[in-house]
Amino acid sequence: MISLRNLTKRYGDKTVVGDLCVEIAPGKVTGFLGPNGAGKSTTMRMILGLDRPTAGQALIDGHRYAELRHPLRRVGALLDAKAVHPGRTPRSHLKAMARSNGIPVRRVAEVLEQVGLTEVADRRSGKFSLGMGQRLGIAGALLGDPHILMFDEPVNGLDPDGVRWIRDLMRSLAAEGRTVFVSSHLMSEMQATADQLVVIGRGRLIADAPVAEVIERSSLTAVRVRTPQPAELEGRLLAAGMRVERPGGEELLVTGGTLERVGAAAHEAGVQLHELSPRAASLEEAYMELTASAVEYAAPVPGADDKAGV
Ligand SMILES: Nc1ncnc2c1ncn2[C@@H]1O[C@H](COP(=O)(O)OP(=O)(O)OP(=O)(O)O)[C@@H](O)[C@H]1O
Repeated sequence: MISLRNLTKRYGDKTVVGDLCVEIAPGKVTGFLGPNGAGKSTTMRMILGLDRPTAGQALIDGHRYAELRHPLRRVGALLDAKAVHPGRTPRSHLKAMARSNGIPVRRVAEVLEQVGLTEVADRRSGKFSLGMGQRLGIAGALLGDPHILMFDEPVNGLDPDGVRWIRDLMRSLAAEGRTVFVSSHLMSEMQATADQLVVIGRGRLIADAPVAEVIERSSLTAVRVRTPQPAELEGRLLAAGMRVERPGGEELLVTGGTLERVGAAAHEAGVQLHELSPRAASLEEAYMELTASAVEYAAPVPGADDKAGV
């Protein structure tokens, strides 16, 4: 369990992380999302004792990182895959880590196997591809067999095979009852991997909810209906307080109502239906909506200027 209690970090008069209160529970993959500069890495660094909170606390099973006797056995992290000296081999790097943390050296061969680096275990890591570097970083995180794992952008630069491998790894770590906390900008990946989401913007908590709930709450989650009598049905739905869009033809997109309510309204109006189906927002759509006002480094929308004068 990771507990953030009023966690705050200020640089000068800029609040980079502000009063975060979150519990990151075991047995789940918790996705950590937020626009560039939202404070995700700073939060992770504070959990790992690499940055000092200005106020509040980040606790690992109730203790500050600095208080842990063998930290790598409690929490494993991949923050920066480039953190390995290029002259070192995966085996020598992991052995040194194991020795300085009281971890049995036999774990080195086990984690090398687990991440698929056994064959290159004795090559210098300086020539490694980005994906191999990520795998080595993950081997380091797994070395102490910790109950808590944190990954900052683990799929960055990986090919589809690597992305899938990381997804399966995170799911299996959570299934073993571990706490898995992972930041990412890839929404489709998070939708496929995470159970729970913590979303921050400008250092503040925006959402802490199951993935399904974040999607459900999106105004873009709708009911799709097709009927040969769209005008009649639209009138009935509007009267019942739902919102209706008419993309054209027989189709209606209804928000603010459930499948059951839309079906009942059609039945009461004596309207024939050709389709009644849920249209779930994607996590990307729900996320964009949630963070719309918290984007710090927004680029102008291409073409937006041209329209301004029209
Ligand atoms: N040492 C520092 N001194 C001053 N400002 C800092 C320092 N470290 C981070 N910041 C600022 O804190 C803010 C949050 O940065 P952080 O790297 O935590 O965001 P992030 O959510 O991880 O972003 P990204 O998704 O781009 O990696 C940024 O505005 C950054 O410029």
